Amino acid sequence: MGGGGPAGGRAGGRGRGGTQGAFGRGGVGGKRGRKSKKQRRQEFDQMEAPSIGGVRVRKGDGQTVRLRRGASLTDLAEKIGVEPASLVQVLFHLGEMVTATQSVADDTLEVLGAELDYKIEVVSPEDEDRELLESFDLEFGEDIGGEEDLASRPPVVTVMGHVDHGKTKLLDALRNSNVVAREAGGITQAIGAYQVETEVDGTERAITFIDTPGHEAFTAMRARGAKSTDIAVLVVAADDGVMPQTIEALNHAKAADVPIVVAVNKIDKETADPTRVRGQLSEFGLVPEEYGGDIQFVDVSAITGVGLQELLESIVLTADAALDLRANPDMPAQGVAIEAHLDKGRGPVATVLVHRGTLRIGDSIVAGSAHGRVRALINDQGDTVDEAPPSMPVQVLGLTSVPGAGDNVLVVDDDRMARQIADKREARMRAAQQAKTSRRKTLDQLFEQLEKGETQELLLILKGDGAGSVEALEDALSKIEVGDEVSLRIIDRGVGAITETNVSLAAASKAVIIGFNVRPTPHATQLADRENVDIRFYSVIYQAIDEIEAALKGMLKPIFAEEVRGHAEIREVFRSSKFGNIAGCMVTDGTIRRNAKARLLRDGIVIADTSIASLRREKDDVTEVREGFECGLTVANYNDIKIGDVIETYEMVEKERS
Ligand SMILES: Nc1nc2c(ncn2[C@@H]2O[C@H](COP(=O)(O)OP(=O)(O)OP(=O)(O)O)[C@@H](O)[C@H]2O)c(=O)[nH]1
Repeated sequence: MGGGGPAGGRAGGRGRGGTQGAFGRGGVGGKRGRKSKKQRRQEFDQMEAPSIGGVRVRKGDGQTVRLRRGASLTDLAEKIGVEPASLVQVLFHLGEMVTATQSVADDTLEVLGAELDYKIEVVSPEDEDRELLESFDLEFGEDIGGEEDLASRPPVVTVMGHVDHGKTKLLDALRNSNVVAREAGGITQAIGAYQVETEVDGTERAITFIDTPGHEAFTAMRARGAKSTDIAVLVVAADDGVMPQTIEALNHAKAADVPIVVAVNKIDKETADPTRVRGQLSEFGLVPEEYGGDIQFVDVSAITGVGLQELLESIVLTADAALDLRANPDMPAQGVAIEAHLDKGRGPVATVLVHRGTLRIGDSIVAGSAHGRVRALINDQGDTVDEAPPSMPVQVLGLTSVPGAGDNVLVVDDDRMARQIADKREARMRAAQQAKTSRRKTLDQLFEQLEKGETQELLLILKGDGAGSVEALEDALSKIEVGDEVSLRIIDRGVGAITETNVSLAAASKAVIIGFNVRPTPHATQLADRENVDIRFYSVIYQAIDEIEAALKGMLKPIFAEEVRGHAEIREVFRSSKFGNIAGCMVTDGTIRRNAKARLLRDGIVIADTSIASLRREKDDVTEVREGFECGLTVANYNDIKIGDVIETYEMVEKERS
């Protein structure tokens, strides 16, 4: 490694404050040699300049140039030894306006390359990682080995569903129903995943549950190419029926092409209507077997335990019918880190789900950009074990740092190799991060240009509550079709609360911020007010799509928009047998009214969309509490409130929109 460094660092180093270093050190592509500036200028003068709007740029002769996905014109310029500014101009004449440091779409790079007689090869992070492993003679992939090496393995199940429909309770109930586990006498540990054994048709069968409720983990892993779920259990509360997140979970599972088993939960409740759930889901293509479809619906109660055995059976049957779950147990282990943290006493601890091979104590492993040697393996019972076969989750001790959730885990030849791979990944991550931050600063320049050019473009910044929802939203937005005059571009995206940085970017770029199940921080709200930044909130993808499509088509009708009325911070939580959890609050701004629509925010993420069910000052029921006063309140249909949560009330008001 290393040879091309100095030359790379110098090209195009005029003015732009040295952002090139990030990509400068990669030896990939671009064999430019070490020519002096003078030599290059001479060559340039002799060269034919492309007749694109009169911009003179040195042409290639069909060489291949490899660029990381999301590369900028500066990156390309550096590889081919030209000034970034000239590429900006060429691209301008090809009808695209971007700045030198902005990330450019794959196909734009390709078109530009073709114009300049280079063959551009865009390398995705996944490809890059594959190549890295290949350079060590490693391969991370599906069931490596011949047919004869494969042995059957338990299905891996993720439980998904709408907030409060009982995912956590159900997972707990399933874990406790596991007689085998209890007889073994171990204390069941929360390690992020566990195995349950059940008897189906006289044989003992194991099922692995990933114990991270919510589809974020699921989708985060999928986004990183780690297929860790074989079957999705969709939990729907029988009293509540299908809700927005039910549909989202369903779409996530469908997108991942994972078979679904529906658990109709809470059937112990008087108001339970499992038939309605079946009807509702049929409309979304999940037709129950009893209606002639191919989806197993099981009525369960996580509280009474009814139906749990049937649910386990349905999972096994679905796995047997739809999937060929086999893996080679006799190879160096591969898997994925589903959870990882730093333990005070034990150091980095990662829960690894073994996909194939067998993980053993003493193995040298690399997990994302962490590495180490397996010092101890702990199973879901809290017992130390010597090895973990396919589909078995284990806690791994011995890593030198904490890997990310979704990182792939591989056993390699020795510690040295593990460290080398980890170091390379680390360097790559740093480079990508650096490139991202340096790019952000110059976006405002781009938008000035855009304004002058009067481009009809709607720019968006997406923030969501999970990588999955952001991805889904982006995906859906990219499919909106509107004529040629207007277009839509997503200039930034991310997970978590809307921050000041998001708002400043939106202000600089005249972009609209889309918050999907997330809220702005108080500072971000202030800044947005000051800078007149439009932030729109959605909790249903289709609504977001409809509105943005309407905006693009310029047919925005007056619609109901929400207006925030006030915020209250939960300072204390009182438990009451009659009312459930009561929030002791301080109204921090505006007013809180009884029956108002309300959102429960935790770290800026919308945990529940509900309403104020009751409101008290001292001992009296009141209709309204103003800023600066304390109150006690309960929210409808949501009990899991915590100190520090913020309650935001709002109203839907009819608005004229331009
Ligand atoms: N009656 C009844 N209540 C249930 C059942 N399952 C869950 N609940 C209750 O429903 C509420 C929500 O259950 P959770 O397991 O926390 O739901 P969840 O889907 O994990 O919720 P989030 O983690 O907040 O998304 C709790 O108060 C549970 O006690 C059930 O089968 N019957």
